Amino acid sequence: MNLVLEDVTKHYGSKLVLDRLSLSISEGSCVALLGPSGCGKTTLLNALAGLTDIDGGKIRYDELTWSAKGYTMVPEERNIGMVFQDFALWPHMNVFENIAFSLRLKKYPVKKIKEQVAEVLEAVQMNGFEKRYPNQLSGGQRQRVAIARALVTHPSIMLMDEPLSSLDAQLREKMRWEIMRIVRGAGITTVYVTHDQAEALSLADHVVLLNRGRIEQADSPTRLYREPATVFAANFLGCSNILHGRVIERCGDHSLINCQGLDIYTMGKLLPGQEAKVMIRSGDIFINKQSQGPGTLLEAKVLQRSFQGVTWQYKVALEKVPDIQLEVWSTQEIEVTDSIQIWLPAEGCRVLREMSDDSEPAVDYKVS
Ligand SMILES: Nc1ncnc2c1ncn2[C@@H]1O[C@H](COP(=O)(O)OP(=O)(O)OP(=O)(O)O)[C@@H](O)[C@H]1O
Repeated sequence: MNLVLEDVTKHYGSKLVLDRLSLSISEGSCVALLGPSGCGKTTLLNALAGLTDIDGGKIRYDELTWSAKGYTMVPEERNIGMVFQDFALWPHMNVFENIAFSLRLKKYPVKKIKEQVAEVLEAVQMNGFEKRYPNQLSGGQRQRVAIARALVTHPSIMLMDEPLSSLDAQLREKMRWEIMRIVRGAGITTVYVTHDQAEALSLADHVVLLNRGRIEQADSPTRLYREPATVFAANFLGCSNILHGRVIERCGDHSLINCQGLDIYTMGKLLPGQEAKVMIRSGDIFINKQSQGPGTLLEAKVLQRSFQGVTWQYKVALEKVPDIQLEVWSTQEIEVTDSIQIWLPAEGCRVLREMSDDSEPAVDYKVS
């Protein structure tokens, strides 16, 4: 059973918030909706939940239409579980009652309610907390209860809106593992909204990067990180080294590009004369040694450095082009002002494309 979006469009007044989004999410996959503030993540999640109408296109669950222009199936009929940023637990109900609430509404027999609550409390490792009230729980525990409450009706789809954003950094990381374990263990299709790239990359099988209501790129976390397709994707995923150039020649699977007077080997088969934006990922650059395969050796001077614990980040000056940043293991300590050689393997240099404002969103993404 796939969750399918076909040209989903939504306006608030005259503002276009979701712009012809097409996406197919396979059963059991965990998809992160990632993007900057205001790009439409929550609007899309709410449209999937039936909390927001759409004014164009269609959302369907397999062959069953959930939303279309003029029609919105109510959330209760969609068999979804939702987890919000603020947990939204009922303060006057204890853990058991919070979780049991939706089952009571559905008039489940008492025995069945007890069984299902026990099952989800086990899944989130909160057995023994049944009688506690939300104000007697830590943030992480409250979030587990919220997840248990969403799981208890055995939903087909779990929708999560920034569920970790109100937790501190340490707990967020711990809960990331927890959520992964729980949703993967339950095998539920999950759509997870976040603006935190680390969270999206670590949790999801597929990341859908949104930009101004459009899908900029939908890919596996590794591909999105290693091979961002556009300038926006590269920037959003933290790559600060982007050079402009023109293709000189194609050499098999690689191309030689002149970037402001500097010749750089990149991945990709490009046409000579073509303009190109080249992304060089900071973690792919070598200092004073070369990797196998094609690449570019350059003289550089260290301008600044920043210790990150596991790594050192260096800002280096090159001839002709703007300064670039690189990141190496913290064992490679180099003084500021040292002259070094840097090696840019073609593997780490990728050509990006711009997404133009008026282009058709041509790609119908399938994530499975
Ligand atoms: N009820 C509303 N009425 C009018 N405009 C809205 C409404 N809800 C959202 N918007 C606008 O729609 C756009 C998308 O909002 P949305 O909340 O979906 O973004 P987001 O990506 O989830 O952002 P954030 O990460 O900040 O939560 C924003 O420009 C927002 O101001």
